[in-house]
Amino acid sequence: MADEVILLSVWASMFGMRTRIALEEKKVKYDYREEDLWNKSSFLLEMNPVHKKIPVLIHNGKPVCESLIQVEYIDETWPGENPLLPSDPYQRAHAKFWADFIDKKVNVTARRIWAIKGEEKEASKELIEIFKTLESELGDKHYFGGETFGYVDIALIGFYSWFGVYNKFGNMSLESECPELTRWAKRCLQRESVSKVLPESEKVTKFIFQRLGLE
Ligand SMILES: N[C@@H](CCC(=O)N[C@@H](CSO)C(=O)NCC(=O)O)C(=O)O
Repeated sequence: MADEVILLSVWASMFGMRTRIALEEKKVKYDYREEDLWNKSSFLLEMNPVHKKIPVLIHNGKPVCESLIQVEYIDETWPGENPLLPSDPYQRAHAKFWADFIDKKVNVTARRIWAIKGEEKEASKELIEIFKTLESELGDKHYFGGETFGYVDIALIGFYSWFGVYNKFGNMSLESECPELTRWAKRCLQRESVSKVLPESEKVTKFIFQRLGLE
């Protein structure tokens, strides 16, 4: 029987983008279903009763929750094309460290720029520092894992589509503050798996302005 793969997500979610990019990298056919987080479907609530969040990957009826876990699951389940995680245990641990750093630091800080009034300035400074830490980890490598696009790149790249939001609310230019990271993001966007999934920055910005009643 052919695999049934369903992905519940939201087009603007940097977490959902991770799973979509991984599926595209592996050339896995999947049924994409857009969720409305202000009116969650019963299917989402059934498939992710603990967190009630997207993305949720449902493979032959079995839900896999949490985007980084989904990326690893996809890598293990469809091992043929484009390995996403290193096979060497130490390199694997190193990749997971940086994906964990991204999960612990980036969204929680970036969100404060646009979602919490009065925190824009402080949070913007902190986000730039976080991105500079990632720039030094990247160094002169093409991708975080070296020559091949992989797990840490997938963990981070979705946030690039939100740079417009962070710049607007933080009154800054992340592209100028973090030129190496910007060059890396544009390199990732040359991959079809990324260009097919990442929304235009302007579309995300318009979406947030509408959600916040600013236009
Ligand atoms: N650690 C998780 C985060 C998912 C998440 O925050 N999803 C958000 C939308 S994206 O910001 C979500 O589903 N929010 C709905 C809610 O909080 O009720 C992951 O990596 O999958």
